[in-house]
Amino acid sequence: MLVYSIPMRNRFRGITVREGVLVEGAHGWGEFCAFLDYSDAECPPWWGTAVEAAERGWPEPVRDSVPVNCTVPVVSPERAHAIVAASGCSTAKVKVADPGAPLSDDLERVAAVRDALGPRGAVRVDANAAWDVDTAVRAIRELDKAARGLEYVEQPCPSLDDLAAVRRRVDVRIAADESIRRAEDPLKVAVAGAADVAVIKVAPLGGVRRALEVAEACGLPCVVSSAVETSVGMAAGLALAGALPELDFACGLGTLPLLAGDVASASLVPVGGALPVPRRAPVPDRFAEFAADEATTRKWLDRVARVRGL
Ligand SMILES: O=C(O)CCC(=O)c1ccccc1C(=O)O
Ligand SMILES: [Mg+2]
Repeated sequence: MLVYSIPMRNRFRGITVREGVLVEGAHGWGEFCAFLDYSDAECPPWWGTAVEAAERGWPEPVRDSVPVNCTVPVVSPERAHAIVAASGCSTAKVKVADPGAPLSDDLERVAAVRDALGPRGAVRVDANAAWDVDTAVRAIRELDKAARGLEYVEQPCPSLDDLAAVRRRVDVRIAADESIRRAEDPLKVAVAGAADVAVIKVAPLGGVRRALEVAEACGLPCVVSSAVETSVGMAAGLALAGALPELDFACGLGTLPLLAGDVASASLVPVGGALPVPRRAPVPDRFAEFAADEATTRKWLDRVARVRGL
């Protein structure tokens, strides 16, 4: 097992360094990188995703390329413009509703993203469950104007009831993310009345096969999104996106540029707004550049040992 530590180019989801474990099995490499705010009890699906990749591999894909969005963290309008322009993507997902930041910051960031994309691009925003219903309705109307049209709003509010209430009051599509990935039983979430789009992440759902079941059960168009893995873990997300029967939207798998480096020289950085569907994860031939220090390595090996014992 290899423990890596890679700085993030911008703070994202409150973190500045991405850490995780690479495991090699009979089939190839897998990645375990549950965020540190996930308890041990929440980690078995993340570990299962690594084991599936390493020991078993993934179902046959039905396409060989996947369109992806670039991801814009909470940064200045100038940085946002530069990130989008450099990405080569025609869809951008913009993080909004950062705690303590005014809506005007989000409006400026989103307007800069629209400028960088041009009129034909698609702008989506992700509020990570930050708003109540009334705040969401007001914010979405203003963001929709600033973006000159939003493709969808991801998880404006925490609960499914609140998503449904917002959905009735705005004419922007609603996407569910946390409502699915942090659900007690993701196979049973009645998300169809509350959202128009389902965001599906392989790692917290326990692997490509399990995520395919969740995608089918929710009965909505799906967007496969990353957990900001290295290219080893990203390959599993691409395998899922490659195997979904229907793919109507760009996927949130263009996050490698958020990291300051990658463990594989065959890095899954989007080119021309798309990524290939790999049959197995790339070999982490550049791991040595990002090897974690002793204390971090111990912390992750202990975590893996506890999670495997569950
Ligand atoms: O969807 C994307 O563009 C990138 C992935 C992303 O935003 C994300 C990454 C890690 C944890 C949570 C989220 C999220 O969608 O909320
Ligand atoms: Mg999200």
